[in-house]
Formats: sequence, C-alpha cells, structure tokens
Amino acid sequence: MPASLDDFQVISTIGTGSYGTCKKICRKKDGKILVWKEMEYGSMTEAEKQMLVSEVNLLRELHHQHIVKYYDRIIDRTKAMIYIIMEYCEGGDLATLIAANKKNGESITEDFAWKILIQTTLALKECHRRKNGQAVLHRDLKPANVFLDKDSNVKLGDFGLARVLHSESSFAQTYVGTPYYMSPELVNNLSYNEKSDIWALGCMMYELCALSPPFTASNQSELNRKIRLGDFPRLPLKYSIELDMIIRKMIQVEVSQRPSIGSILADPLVQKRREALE
Ligand SMILES: CN(C)CCCNS(=O)(=O)c1cccc(Nc2nc(OCC3CCCCC3)c3[nH]cnc3n2)c1
Repeated sequence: MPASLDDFQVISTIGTGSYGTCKKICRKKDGKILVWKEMEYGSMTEAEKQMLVSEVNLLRELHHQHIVKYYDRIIDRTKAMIYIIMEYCEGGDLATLIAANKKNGESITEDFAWKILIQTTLALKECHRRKNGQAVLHRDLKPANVFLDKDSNVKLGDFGLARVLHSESSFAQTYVGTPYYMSPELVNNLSYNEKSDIWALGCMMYELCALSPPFTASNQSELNRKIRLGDFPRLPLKYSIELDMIIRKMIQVEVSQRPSIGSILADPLVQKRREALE
C-alpha cells in the first residue's frame, strides 16, 4: 500500500537544497526517524518531470551500506509536490563538519580521513557499477552531499536530484555555489567521466583535511586557470605522506594518470587501513 503524508509526523526542517527542502520526520507506525526531501514539480517541463522520475527510479536501485537508503516517495498532485523519503543521517554532512573545524581550529584525525576516503570510494564503486549499461556517475560529489550516520560512517546522498533542477527556477540561481571541484576536463568542456568523480573525491578529501579546497580563487576564470595548472599545497604536516600522495594522485590534471576506483581499493595501504576499519 503506497505511503501517505499522514503516515509521518514532521519534526523539523534540516535545510533547503538546490531542489527543495529537507525535513526530519517520524514514521508514526514505528517511530522510525527518517527524512523527506520535498520538491515542487508544478513549474517543471515534461522533460524535467521525466528526469525526476528516472532519478528517483535510480535512487530506488542503489542499495549499499555507504549510500543513503531510499525508502519511498509520496506524490501530492493537489499541490504538485513530491516527497522523497530517505534514511536520516544523525552525523550531519561533511560541509558542516569542515565549517565547525575551521571555526574551532580543530582538524580530523588521520584515521578518520582514511575512513572517509575508503567508505566514499566504496560508495562511488557502487555508483559506477554499470546498472543495465547505465553508469550512475555521481556528478556532484562534495562535502554537502556526504553524510555521516550515528557511528560516523559515510552515507553518500543527494544523487542526481540537483541535476533535475530546472535551470530557470529561482532555486537554480540561489543555490549555484562556486564549482571548486570542477575537473580540468569539465573546465575544458570535455565530457564528464568516472575519473571526474575521482578528481572530486580527491578535492573533497583535501578540503576535509586542509579545511580549504585545493584550488581557490575570487572569480571563475582565475579558478579555471588554477585547476588547469593543478598545483596546490601539501596537506598540513599532521597528515602522513601516504595520505597526501593518494589524494595528490586523485587530483591530477591528466585523466589517465588518476587512479581508478579499483586501483585505490587495491592499494596495499588502503587495504591495511580497510582491515583496521572492519
Ligand atoms: C553532531 N553534529 C555535528 C551534527 C548534527 C547533525 N544533526 S542535524 O542538524 O539534524 C543534520 C544536519 C545535516 C544533515 C542531517 N541529516 C541528513 N541530512 C540530509 O540532507 C540535508 C540537506 C541536504 C540538502 C541541503 C539542506 C540539508 C539527508 N538526506 C538524506 N539523509 C539525510 N540526513 C542532519
């Protein structure tokens, strides 16, 4: 029996993303805490609605311990609203963690950095695993899209939903952030590929440790120039040369020089770190 809005109690609003609002909810029948992302589709074109349907269908197919679990969706045709119900991540998102560390002058440990690197790589591996020939590239890997559960395990979220965004909508203009993680191939208008997600992963890991993205600038053209050059400072010295090296390998301008997901996971150091996690 499809879920309905009154099966849930809204607890609070967590925030507003590029596509709509995220609310913390409680499922009345068992008290389970979840979230829903509510999106208004009334002003969407038929093509955008079709994209939304296919994005939600992709979400339904992704089952992995490090990917935010999709539960259900509710469509309220009277208000032209869709509610996408997903697991709640108690630990919040990495962007909040980075901002808090920056504010308090704190930094994550080396162990935690490896844990995030490994678990996010495993989540990307699931995304890239070809699903009926359709690779689900994340396309928007950034700290705000990586959540933590109560045990600070990674939950990769917010697939494609941001992509569904209809460009002329007010949300689009309001929520366009600086694309710090844009890869050189995207800057050069070449095609997005699996190695572009690796570049973004390297940038995210760098920012998580250094509390600043590898490339920063006050305008897009200056940022593009720095990205094309690919030079950035070493991680803070508290982090090992191995961590700096594996992140540096991911942030290489030459696509073919970047490691694949398989080679990251096959790295002896990563294997050792993975065993320590299990
Ligand atoms: C302990 N503290 C450091 C952290 C406190 C943390 N508690 S908190 O303040 O409610 C909090 C903060 C942020 C996230 C979450 N959990 C969460 N957020 C999602 O999306 C957030 C949304 C994404 C788009 C932009 C607007 C926000 C999810 N999507 C699927 N599952 C989700 N779970 C909870």
